[in-house]
Amino acid sequence: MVKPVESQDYFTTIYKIIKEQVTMSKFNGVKIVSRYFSPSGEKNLIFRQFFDHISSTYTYLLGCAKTRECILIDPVLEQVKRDFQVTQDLGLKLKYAVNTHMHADHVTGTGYLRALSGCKTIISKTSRAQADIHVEENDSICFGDHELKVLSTPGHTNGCVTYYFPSQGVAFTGDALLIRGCGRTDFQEGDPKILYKSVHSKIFTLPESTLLFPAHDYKGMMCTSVEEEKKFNPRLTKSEQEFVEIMNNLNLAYPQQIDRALPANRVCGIYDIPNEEKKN
Ligand SMILES: N[C@@H](CCC(=O)N[C@@H](CSS)C(=O)NCC(=O)O)C(=O)O
Repeated sequence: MVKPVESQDYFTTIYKIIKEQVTMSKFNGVKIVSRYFSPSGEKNLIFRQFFDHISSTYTYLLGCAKTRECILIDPVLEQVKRDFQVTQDLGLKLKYAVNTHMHADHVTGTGYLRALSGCKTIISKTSRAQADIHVEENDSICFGDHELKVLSTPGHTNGCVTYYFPSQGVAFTGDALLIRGCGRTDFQEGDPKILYKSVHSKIFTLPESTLLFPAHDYKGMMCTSVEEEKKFNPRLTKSEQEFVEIMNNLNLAYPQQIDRALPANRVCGIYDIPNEEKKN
């Protein structure tokens, strides 16, 4: 086992190096948040951001460096072995495999992770998908010394949630808020008015320095902040009426894997395991 570089130590060092620039740094009226997690915050967090290039999905590993408990947020089926191996390399025990919502563009890896590790799967109650644990607004997800808060952020789907990590000033927004964008609202109970309300009342009311990590990015961006999105999001800075007009005219192609993904994700804890694995 390799002793991992704890995120906090790594970013604290980076922060020290660029501190002078950061404190002076203001552009377009935005204070540039150059840290991942609060440099004055807890030191016992392990953080990794993984990418699936087929669906452009981000998966997040959050681990407690002290107790070694960890969770994976939005794992993708085809990347499960890669992501699980990292938990093993870092000496972590997977407690929960967590979904932000019932995805339409890829098959969740949560069921497969459950089979591999004995972890519990999590999705929102409103999603009506199967899982071991169903969460709703204000619930907590605890791993080791850490706690995520569940914020209900429907609109892309009814069951979309954002996982807010108050002690670190970070939130995982799923498809509710993407970097300079947002989740589409043209299928799966999508509703632009509901999404507009979710983002404005739940995400944009978090502290402006909160760093936001989405479930996807299609342009290579990895992270943003509440302050940035409040200033520069081309859709969500508009009035509700203009937003609805934009969302109703996106004319996006349906996700390529939708016919495979939706039935599999409705039972995310049950059968989404590769056939070759079932034979073993
Ligand atoms: N081309 C991709 C699907 C792209 C897409 O529709 N993304 C969704 C999130 S996954 S359901 C979305 O909400 N996009 C918003 C946007 O503005 O792009 C594929 O075939 O998988």
